[in-house]
Amino acid sequence: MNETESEMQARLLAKALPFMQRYENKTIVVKYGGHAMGNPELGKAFASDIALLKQSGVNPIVVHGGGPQIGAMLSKMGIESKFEGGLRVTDQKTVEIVEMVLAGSINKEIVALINQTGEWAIGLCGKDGNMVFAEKARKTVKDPDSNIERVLDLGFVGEVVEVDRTLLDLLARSEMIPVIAPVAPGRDGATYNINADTFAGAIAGALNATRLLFLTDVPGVLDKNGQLIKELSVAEAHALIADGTISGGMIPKVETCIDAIKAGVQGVVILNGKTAHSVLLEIFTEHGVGTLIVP
Ligand SMILES: Nc1ncnc2c1ncn2[C@@H]1O[C@H](COP(=O)(O)OP(=O)(O)O)[C@@H](O)[C@H]1O
Ligand SMILES: CC(=O)N[C@@H](CCC(=O)OP(=O)(O)O)C(=O)O
Repeated sequence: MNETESEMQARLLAKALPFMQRYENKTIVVKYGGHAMGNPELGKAFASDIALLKQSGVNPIVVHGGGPQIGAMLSKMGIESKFEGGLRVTDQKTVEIVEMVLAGSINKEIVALINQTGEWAIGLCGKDGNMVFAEKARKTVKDPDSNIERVLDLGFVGEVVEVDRTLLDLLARSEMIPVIAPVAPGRDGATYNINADTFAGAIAGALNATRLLFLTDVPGVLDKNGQLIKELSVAEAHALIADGTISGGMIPKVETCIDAIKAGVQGVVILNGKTAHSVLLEIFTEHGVGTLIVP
């Protein structure tokens, strides 16, 4: 007979008790990427995992992305998506749509999913409670032929420069689960679009989170043979980037993990958001399911 969702949760719970004690009152930041969304069953499983963390005395904070969903809305409006160095080139019209999609529909969709579990989620972005301030990102790229560095003008793409924990500390002591969109104001009054991975890293760093989880579309960091690497030190991660084992979108993700560790996060995990209940399986089992990056 197939196990129901509640039977599975009860079974997990029995095994999970020692881990619940380990993470009691600890902050776990979960980055929920746009590629991990879209499947209603997985969305429900994700929301119930976050709810269960809260019920277990953990302080979960969700930071979400929504790159594909922004792309779909832009294309509906006849605007082409353009990326440089993995970041969306964001003009005034685009940042308005980014804010509408991220802090609007996606944020409220995740809030509603968590609320349906019986828990209380509150949807925010960096603007709320003066939580996050950003400034214009200063990115450079090297021309592979000439090796000359070029400064990229990405428009309203931001980098986090300040996190005020007041609101998040208040929410940690409440029933509320914060769900945060990676949009933040600048001191210049502009609105900035921030890559969700780096935004999550900045929040986790400012809170000295015990864990930062990145839900992606692969089981974790894979070695040259495609096998999952269970644990990776910062030095080993640098070596895998240098020898090309880690490539593409995994490079900025692992670099964000390294920055978060340097900022005081105790452990960062890259895991598969396309596996149901991966958050619970990571947090409430002995060996976890993804790649743990440690100092
Ligand atoms: N060593 C590696 N281990 C795992 N994934 C890797 C590795 N090197 C490159 N990748 C690629 O990185 C991708 C994840 O990065 P990305 O697509 O940016 O994730 P997301 O959209 O979830 O933020 C994987 O789908 C995979 O194609
Ligand atoms: C500057 C920049 O590129 N911002 C991202 C923000 C969303 C994001 O990062 O979403 P995922 O986690 O789903 O990729 C964007 O506009 O797509």
